Amino acid sequence: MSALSDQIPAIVVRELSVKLGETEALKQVSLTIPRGQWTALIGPNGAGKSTLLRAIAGLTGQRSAIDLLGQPLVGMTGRLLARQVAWLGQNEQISSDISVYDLVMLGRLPHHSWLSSPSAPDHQIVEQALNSVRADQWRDRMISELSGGEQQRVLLARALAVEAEILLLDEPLNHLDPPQQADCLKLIKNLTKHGCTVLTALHEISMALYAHQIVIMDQGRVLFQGAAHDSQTHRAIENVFDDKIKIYPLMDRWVILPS
Ligand SMILES: Nc1ncnc2c1ncn2[C@@H]1O[C@H](COP(=O)(O)OP(=O)(O)OP(=O)(O)O)[C@@H](O)[C@H]1O
Repeated sequence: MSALSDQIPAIVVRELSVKLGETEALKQVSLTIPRGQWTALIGPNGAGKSTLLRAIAGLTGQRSAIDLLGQPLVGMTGRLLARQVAWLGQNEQISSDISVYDLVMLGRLPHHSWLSSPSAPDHQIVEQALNSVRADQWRDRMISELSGGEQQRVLLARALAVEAEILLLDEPLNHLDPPQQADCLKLIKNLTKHGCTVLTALHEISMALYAHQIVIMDQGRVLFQGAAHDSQTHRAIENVFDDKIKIYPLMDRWVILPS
């Protein structure tokens, strides 16, 4: 990234409203997500976190309120969008008759011309993606034969294989055991060091506090945005959860306990 492109935010959302059935899932949401950082969306169930991620991925139809990397989402071709934004959905349903390797290779689709075979670099990128989530040993297994946490790691590998500049991860720690959660956080941090912008929805507040910044949502609105290490952010988090949790400093990090 050049110094100039560095100044362009990764994501800009302007007064975005999304209605799902009778529910106003997002109400006039405005937000700027800086480039090359990890931002964690947190908030109670039903706050609108997944809907916001889906809207940014171009999946809800309300594209005119969103810019990605300085370009309006509206009018962006599907192919360009699929190269710029990689997506890991919450509780994704996967077809049972696909191998782990082939599933991760699907992440390379936006880079292929119609019906072309994967190239040597595509295979190399898939290998790297499998290695980075330690899923290479399952490469020949069918995805349906893996546990929930193992499937989650493979889906993360598919998102990594896109090599997109923006990574949208909806509850990426779902089903992962504590060491795998720690590895996932390291991976996210490492991606940002290489210029990637990562936006996650997370329920694990103690993990979310490792992000660069936090966006707090409730009832379809953004209530607060601030640095993860800032005590004001911590108070806003406690507030949105009705002060039923409390954030305490521990060494140079924080722990979250029921209050
Ligand atoms: N397909 C749908 N049809 C109607 N309403 C929906 C639909 N999907 C979500 N909603 C509603 O939209 C609101 C926002 O849902 P969303 O999934 O974005 O919340 P969330 O913050 O991701 O929640 P969670 O933490 O439980 O995953 C909720 O009130 C939800 O009930």
